[in-house]
Amino acid sequence: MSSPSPPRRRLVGVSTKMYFSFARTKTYISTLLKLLSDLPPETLRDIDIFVLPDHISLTTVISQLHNNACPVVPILPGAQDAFHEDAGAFTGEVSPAVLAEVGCRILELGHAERRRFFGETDKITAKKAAAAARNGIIPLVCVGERTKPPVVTSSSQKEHEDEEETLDAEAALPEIRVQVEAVLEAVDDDMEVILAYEPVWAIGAAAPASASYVVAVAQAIRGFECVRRRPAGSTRILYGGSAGPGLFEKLRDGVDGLFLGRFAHDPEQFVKTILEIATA
Ligand SMILES: O=C[C@H](O)COP(=O)(O)O
Repeated sequence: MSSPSPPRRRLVGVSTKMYFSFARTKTYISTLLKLLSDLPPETLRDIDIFVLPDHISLTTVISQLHNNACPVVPILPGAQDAFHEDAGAFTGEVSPAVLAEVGCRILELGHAERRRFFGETDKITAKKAAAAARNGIIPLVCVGERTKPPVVTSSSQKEHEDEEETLDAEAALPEIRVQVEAVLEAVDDDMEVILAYEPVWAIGAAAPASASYVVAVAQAIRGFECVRRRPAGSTRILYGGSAGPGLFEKLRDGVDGLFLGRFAHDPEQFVKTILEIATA
């Protein structure tokens, strides 16, 4: 009889995208550290927290985290993008090797905004994920369908009908499967990968995608052969797209945590969300 898989650690983080000034990022991090250090020490024992500031602010954020007087709050610093080569004549690009050198632990890749504004493809994203992994940085790869799927009323999802609309998860899976397979082919199975499921139509929206839909898609991603063959605990799945306080409890059957944007801009709201995930 095989022993049960160890539980995956919960995970929650924020990308500040390009919203904050340098000064605001510094204030944000010090406020966050203060709020977290006021919590009972055991509260954050079983959760990983990450922050992804802009590239210019990253080393300052890393110093703030290292100099934090309260070591009870280990926050992983990360970057929002990097190039797929480590060094060379690539003017203006950011080296994943340099990111690793300064203490970057997580590298976000393939965000919908990178795909949309900078033409990044699955192939480019996969090469960047491989570059992160070979430099010892955890790739956090954003995947998600561009178009909102049609509303359905399948019997398996009927219990949610009175709460929120039920979307056809099956319709989104082919697009997501291609994105996930491209990345996991490029990264060794024994390297940790974080998949952030972010339906593109739910990013920057007023509200997240419906909970039953997110859980169905996340469970389907976990069932992909390229995910199942990886060692237990090495592939965590987050939900992102207008995520904030009050959401994780509804998604906990599908995801390991949340990836926040705007609704973490207020550090108190971010800490509220962290606590919900840590204690759910
Ligand atoms: O990186 C975070 C996601 O794109 C979500 O952003 P949002 O919560 O502002 O929609």
